[in-house]
Amino acid sequence: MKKIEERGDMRVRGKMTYAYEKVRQCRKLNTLWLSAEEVTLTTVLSSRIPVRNRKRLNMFFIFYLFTFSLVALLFLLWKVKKGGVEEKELSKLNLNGPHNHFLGEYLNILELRDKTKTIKSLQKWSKIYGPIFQLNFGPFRFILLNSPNYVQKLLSSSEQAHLSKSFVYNACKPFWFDGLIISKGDKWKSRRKLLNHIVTFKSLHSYMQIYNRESLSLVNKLDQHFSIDISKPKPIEVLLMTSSLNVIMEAAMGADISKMTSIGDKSFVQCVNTCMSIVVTRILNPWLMVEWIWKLHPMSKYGMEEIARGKEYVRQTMKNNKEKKMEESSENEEKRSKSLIEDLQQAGLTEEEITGEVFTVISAGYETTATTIHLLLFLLSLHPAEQERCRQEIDNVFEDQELCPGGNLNSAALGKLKHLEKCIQETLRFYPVVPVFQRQIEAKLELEPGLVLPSNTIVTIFPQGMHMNPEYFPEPQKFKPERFCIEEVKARHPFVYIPFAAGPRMCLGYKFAMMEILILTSRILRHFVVSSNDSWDNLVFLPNITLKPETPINFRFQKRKLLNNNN
Ligand code: HEM
Repeated sequence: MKKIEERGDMRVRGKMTYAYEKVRQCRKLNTLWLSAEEVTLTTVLSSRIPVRNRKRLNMFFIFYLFTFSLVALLFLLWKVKKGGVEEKELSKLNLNGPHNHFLGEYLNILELRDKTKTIKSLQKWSKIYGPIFQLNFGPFRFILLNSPNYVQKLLSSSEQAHLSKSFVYNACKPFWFDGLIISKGDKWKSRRKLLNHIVTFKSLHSYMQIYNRESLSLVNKLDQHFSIDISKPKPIEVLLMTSSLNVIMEAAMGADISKMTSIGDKSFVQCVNTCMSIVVTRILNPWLMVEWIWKLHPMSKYGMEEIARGKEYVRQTMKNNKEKKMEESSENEEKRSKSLIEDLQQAGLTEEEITGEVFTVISAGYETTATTIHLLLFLLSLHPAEQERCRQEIDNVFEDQELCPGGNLNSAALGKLKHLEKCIQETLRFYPVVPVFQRQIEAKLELEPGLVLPSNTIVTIFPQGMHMNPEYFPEPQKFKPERFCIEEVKARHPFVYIPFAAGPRMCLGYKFAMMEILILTSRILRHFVVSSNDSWDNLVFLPNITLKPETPINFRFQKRKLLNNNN
């Protein structure tokens, strides 16, 4: 018994040392990437609860056990008593699903809460249960749509009542307030219009400078990274995350991240990341969705401290922007495209609302693109012929003065990177980096005659379920960019491939992301031949809001000899 306890202690201590080490490494690179568990551990550390103080840990355990039992009991009572109209209507549909019995709620939770199994379980159930099935997650019943026809019915509906996000998104409220991803009704409509600024032709055109500058800086950093101990394969995710963050920070906040001073001992990046990790922990522990339990949890206080720090950063950036504007000549001001913050200020949003929207755009926009580049490079490492095909296309573009004047790719160049674009699309088929999204419908939705979802149903979409279905994508386990040639795309159902969602609430940053990924990846492949000895089959993904490999992927980057080394 004593041995088991000691082993348990060692595990916790090992994990804490790992978390500490990761924080240290990330700080060096001015970023932070922590899993929710690591945040929990660092939260415990920062609350100064020593590991050896077993009594204190035992108290935590008793607290959890007590609250869990209490919530479970309340839920059982509620379920027995409720059986409301909507619940009865749903039950009448007799939908299939795993552990579809009285204790099912708890068994689903056990599988979904283990983050190493969440994605695998969803994949398994999508295969077994087909176009529509139900999942019980604690007291909540989620309906999963897994067929393009049903998905189209939901996502293409422009009825306000079908556009609302589920209550699960409330976990993000302390950080995003009523930001675009969460908001609903007229507020969502007006905010969507306002944030559309990011994707107007003029704005996207002005971001080309930012993408090009950042891609050069990334290549230099990769060069340094791989010049030390050349033969050793190394992870690159922190470098990719930092670059992607620089891009979105400059576009959204007009801020140069390298010039931002740290508030306390944390950068803005660390602050956004910590908030996101806290959100995931809360979502995967449904009892933490109960407001009063959440307020008692140490992570809640920690989260509020982070958001205060985040607000201070936004305030600092607004002040800097104002000073910059005053120094700028009116001619320069006209040339410069306004940052999102300036637009939001002009529209009369409060400081809290601006912080919410900025946090929303930054957290929606940097990890998604960085992870896509990361996985794309991994897939191209495993498929050298596809990598070479991309490189030929890239070399042609970089060596054409009209497409790459002064060493910077222009918008016309992006239209020529057709094969690379297909590889990105195929990567997002394998790994839609936003693995799950949800709606909570406020009016009935007819999926087909006789199959009507009652109002208040929580509808979940897990794109990978359709993306890996051989009926829609033959040989789904094979990396085949040619699936995205025009003829095949036209022949497919328009709602079968949805990494960016679809319909009125489709990803706002779709074009922004594609342009960034094309430019950053093409510059990398121009300068390096990328390989990896890691195995595809051993990859385990964690659902950290965006998909994240559990352990870093290691790469080898071999520098190419270029005739024209300027670009
Ligand atoms: C590969 C990159 C990306 C992927 C796969 C992706 C995917 C998605 C998905 C699936 C949604 C729907 C989420 C939901 O319904 O809950 C979404 C929404 C959103 N995305 Fe992205 N995204 C990416 C990049 C970006 C970027 C770069 C930005 C910002 C510049 C961005 C901003 C947003 C916003 C603001 C929404 C909310 C839209 C609304 O509710 O009206 N995304 N994204």
